[in-house]
Amino acid sequence: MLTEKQTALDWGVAQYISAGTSEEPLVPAITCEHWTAQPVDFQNGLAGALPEIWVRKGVYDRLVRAAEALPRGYRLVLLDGWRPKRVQQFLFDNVRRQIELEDPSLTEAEIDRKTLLYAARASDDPVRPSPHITGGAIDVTLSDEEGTILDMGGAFDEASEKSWTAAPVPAAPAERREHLLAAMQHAGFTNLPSEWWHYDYGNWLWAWYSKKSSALYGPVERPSDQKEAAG
Ligand SMILES: C[C@@H](N)C(=O)N[C@H](C)C(=O)O
Ligand SMILES: [Zn+2]
Repeated sequence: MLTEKQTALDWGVAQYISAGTSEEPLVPAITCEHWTAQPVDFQNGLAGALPEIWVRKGVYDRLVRAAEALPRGYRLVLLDGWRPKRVQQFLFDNVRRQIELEDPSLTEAEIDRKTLLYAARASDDPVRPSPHITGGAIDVTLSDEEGTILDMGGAFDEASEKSWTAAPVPAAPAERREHLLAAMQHAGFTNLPSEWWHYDYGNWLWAWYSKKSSALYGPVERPSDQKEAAG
C-alpha cells in the first residue's frame, strides 16, 4: 500500500507545465450504447450542476475506446465531467468540512493537505485550472450489463484511503478497479492515484502524470454559458 505522501499529488506542479489552449468544444456524453450517464452532482441537487455530462470532444472519443476495451459483462458509467466553478467550490468545501469533522485535532494545513487528496481547489486560472473545469476530467465507475452499479471497494467520492486506486480492497472490487484502470489507460487517460474513479485526458493533471511539458486543455465554458455571461 502506498503512503499518503506517495499518493497525494503536489498541486503546485502545474506551474512547470504550459497552459492548454485547445479550442476543442465541449460535447454532451448522454447515455448511449457505450455507457450510462448518471450526472451525480445534478442528481444530488447541487446548485449550478448540469443535467448532462459534458466533456471535450477528444475525451468523448477516448471514452468510446475505453468502453470498447472493457471485458465482456462490464459497462462504463459516467458520473461527472465538466463542472462550473461554483460546483467545484461546493465539492471542495464539502470534502474539507467532512475531513475537519472526522478529526478535530487536525491543523488547518493538515486539513488542506487531506482535502486535496479528494477535491481540487476551485480555479479557472489558465495555467492551473481545476481539472474538471477544463472538460478534460471524467469520473467513472462500472455497472453490469443490466445497469446495476458494481461494488468498487469504496463509495464514489468517499474521502478515505479506500478511495486510493491501489488500496487493499477485497478481490472482486480490486479486479474491477484493475479492469477500469486498464481500459481507461488503453484509451489514453491517466488516473489520479487518490481516487479510483477520477481520470484525465489533455489537462495539466494528464500532462503531469504522462510526463508532458504542455497541457492541451485549459479552462473552458459551455458556449451557452459564454453567451449568457456576455449578454
Ligand atoms: C470531488 C471529486 N469527485 C473530484 O473530482 N476530485 C478531484 C480531485 C477534483 O476535484 O478534480
Ligand atoms: Zn474527478
